[in-house]
Amino acid sequence: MIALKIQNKKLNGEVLVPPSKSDAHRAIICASLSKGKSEIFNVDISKDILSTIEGMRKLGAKINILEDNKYYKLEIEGFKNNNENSEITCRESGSTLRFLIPIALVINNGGKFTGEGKLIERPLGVYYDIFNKMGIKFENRDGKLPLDLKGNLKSGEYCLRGDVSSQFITGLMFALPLIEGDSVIKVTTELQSKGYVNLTIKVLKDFGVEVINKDYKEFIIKGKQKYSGRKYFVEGDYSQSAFWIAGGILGEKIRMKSLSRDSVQGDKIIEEIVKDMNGNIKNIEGDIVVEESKTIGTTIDVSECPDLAPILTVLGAVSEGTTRIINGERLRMKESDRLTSITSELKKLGANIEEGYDNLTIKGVKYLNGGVVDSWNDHRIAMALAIASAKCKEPLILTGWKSVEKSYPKFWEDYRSLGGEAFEWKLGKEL
Ligand SMILES: O=C(O)C1=C[C@@H](OP(=O)(O)O)[C@@H](O)[C@H](O)C1
Ligand SMILES: C=C(OP(=O)(O)O)C(=O)O
Repeated sequence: MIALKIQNKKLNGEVLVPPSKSDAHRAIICASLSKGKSEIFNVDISKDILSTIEGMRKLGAKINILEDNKYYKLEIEGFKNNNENSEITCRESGSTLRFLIPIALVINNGGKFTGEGKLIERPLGVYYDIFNKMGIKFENRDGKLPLDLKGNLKSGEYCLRGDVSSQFITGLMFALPLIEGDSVIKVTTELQSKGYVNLTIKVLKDFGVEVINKDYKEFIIKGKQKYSGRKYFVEGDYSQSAFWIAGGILGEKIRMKSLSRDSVQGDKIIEEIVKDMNGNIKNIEGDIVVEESKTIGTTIDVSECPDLAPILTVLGAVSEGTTRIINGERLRMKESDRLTSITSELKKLGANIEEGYDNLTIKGVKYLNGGVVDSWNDHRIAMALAIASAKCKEPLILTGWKSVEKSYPKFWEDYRSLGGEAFEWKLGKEL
């Protein structure tokens, strides 16, 4: 098996943070639902984004992908083609699946949704409850993908849990404005991942669609609204910046470009968390600059920022004292069970982590060892382990490193540009 050998080197330099995956999913969908033409600038063609592009094409949008410096520009015309072939391949993208299901029920009377890897079994029950109430027919394989859907979404009252995934709420927010009557989404439990819902409402507004937020308990959505095409620039990704922020803390110095200072992305909280941990993080002329720091443990509630948990666990593992990751139950429903996967791999490197039902207790150590670790086919675990290598005494051998293509295909290129050394390695050779 070919793995990646990562030398235990400190990172240093400047990096252009990749475009936000969450912002791009939303802009592509809104542009595809618009009557006019749109141009979406600064898009990375990760596997997840490609799934949304292909899905929206199947639902009738015309989308051209053009190279534009390091990333891509998309030209989108909404509702251009006939949507005869309605099988939508989501690969491993939870966002694509949960965002496109309600849209397909509005513009295509349903369709077939397929997926790969962990996505096949990631929860969809919140939608199934709605389908049962609305008489929408659905068939799946023992609760797993593929999913066949037939029916129409109607306006009205939608009651759903807010503690499984915010992606169900986002999906409904794209579709409900398109139908005849008015609707209201009622959240029956405390909404988690609010930042992602804020981002949805912001992008909808940018494309001319209004959703009224009543304190995250109810969202009021008028029917028969129109999306208007526009030029849109995708902002830098705060979730991905977290890897370079940690890379700077465990390395020498990293300067990050292209992050919007007034972003509504929930993962912007990474700056506050790192400050709390005594990390040397500054904002210089709109860039984030992070320097090597001795961090201290703290308690981090990840219910609003689940994607930060793997890299924060790495930081905790080498910080002084105890770090607690709390309210992380939903981490078990991502590309891997992230509480178990990150604990298992960091423990192989000598970290001191105790896994609870919805939390991790991490007692910091000075250094980690090297050795063989696996990504569990999870991009965020692969990237977190790469960053951890700076604190390893020996090189790290990582299997499943290609999983980064899900969200950040240029991750290894950026890693090397910051002085990181990573090269293919036949497993079984001496370290
Ligand atoms: O809406 C989005 O873009 C996302 C929402 C989050 O999921 P949950 O709402 O399930 O936490 C996050 O984990 C995912 O990576 C992207
Ligand atoms: C969980 C993630 O994405 P999604 O839910 O869209 O698969 C992620 O990017 O970490």
